[in-house]
Amino acid sequence: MAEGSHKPQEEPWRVLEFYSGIGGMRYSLMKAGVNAKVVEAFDINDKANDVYEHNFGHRPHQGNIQSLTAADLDSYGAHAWLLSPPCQPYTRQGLQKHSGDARALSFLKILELIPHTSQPPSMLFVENVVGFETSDTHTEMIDILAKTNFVVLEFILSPLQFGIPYSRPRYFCLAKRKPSSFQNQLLNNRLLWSPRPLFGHDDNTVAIEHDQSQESCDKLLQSCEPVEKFLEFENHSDQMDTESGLLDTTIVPIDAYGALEKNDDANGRNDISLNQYLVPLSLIERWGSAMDIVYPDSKRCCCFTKSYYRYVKGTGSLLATVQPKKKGKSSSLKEQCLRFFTPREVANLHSFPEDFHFPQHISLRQRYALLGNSLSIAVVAPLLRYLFAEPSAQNMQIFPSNDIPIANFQPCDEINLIIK
Ligand SMILES: C[S@@+](CC[C@H](N)C(=O)[O-])C[C@H]1O[C@@H](n2cnc3c(N)ncnc32)[C@H](O)[C@@H]1O
Repeated sequence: MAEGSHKPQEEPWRVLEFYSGIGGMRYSLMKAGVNAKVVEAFDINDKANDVYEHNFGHRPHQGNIQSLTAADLDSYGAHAWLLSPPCQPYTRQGLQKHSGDARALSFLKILELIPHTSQPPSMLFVENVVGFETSDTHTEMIDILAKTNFVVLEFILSPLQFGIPYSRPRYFCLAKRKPSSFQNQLLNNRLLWSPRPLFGHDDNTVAIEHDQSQESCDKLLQSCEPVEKFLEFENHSDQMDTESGLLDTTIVPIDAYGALEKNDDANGRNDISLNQYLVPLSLIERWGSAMDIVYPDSKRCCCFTKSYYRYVKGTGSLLATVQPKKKGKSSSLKEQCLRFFTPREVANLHSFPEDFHFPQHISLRQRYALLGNSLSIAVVAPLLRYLFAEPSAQNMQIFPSNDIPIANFQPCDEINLIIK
């Protein structure tokens, strides 16, 4: 296998973004402050590509990643490949056919091209669901990476460990091709449940097992911001029409996260109705017992999946807009006036920047589906920063970012727990 392309120090890293979706990886790279340039993105979904183009001014290469050749990949002269392949082959809801699932094929195919490229990447980053790490696709991936001279470092992390009140545990693989290496080589080939090394805690004491005790869980949640910091609208409990259970009103957007996009205002007015986000009473009657309900002062909400808004069971939390005296299901759910989180609020919990927008023609359901497929920038950015850092720190330039200060965030020290 060829040596791959070297880059002069001052040049940006050239990056390929596979399965680019709405650009979560690219935003994470920007947030990480790495001197990098996405030279091409690839996705088969035209709606995802519309959103990507709307925000980055570049339309990803639209087509099946499986049809790319080693020569195609060589033509980009890329140093790093970022990949977030489809997760259905490995989810509990899926049939768990792993590499037997057609959706896993393109991922293995692209990895199998590495030894056939004349300029193989020096770094690789893979994101997937928890469960991937025990799949046969994972076994094949590790096998290919070992044969092509990569050292790997794996993590399972959730935004909760970064102060975000959002439970979305995900699997991550960082890989560097020798002679490149990670800052702490003692962590090579380990799977970690703690973000400690990302914040300079290279003390080799990071736990491999995850701590599921109630005490750790409580400590972790206490370190998170309340859900209300991520909301687009203030609660107006006095405005509920108790007869219908609907908020028959217009709601004022919260300044911090800006107004809804214009197309959400169906009447072209500046006032925006929240009614489209209210959970119908019929659904509450039928599925109330299975719903995950949170309050503005909650320190946690459940993972939003691509089926959020289409189904209420197991697809993400619902927000109580009227806080009862006694929280929870012992109080009438109908009177708590439940609503869905808006797409902007889901984007906030995914730590997307304020200037991320959907083009007008993307429907509400499509927005939720695209966001549900995306990733947590609060988690991926520090992982990418760690991946691109050389032990000598010579090849990395840090640019200050002006929103959530990842570098300053102190993770909960002993806490390496993942809440489902
Ligand atoms: C888990 S999502 C990744 C989302 C992305 N990281 C983001 O931030 O939105 C997987 C993406 O891969 C795309 N995809 C799945 N199979 C593909 C294939 N064979 N070729 C190209 N794109 C594919 C899907 O359209 C979807 O956008």
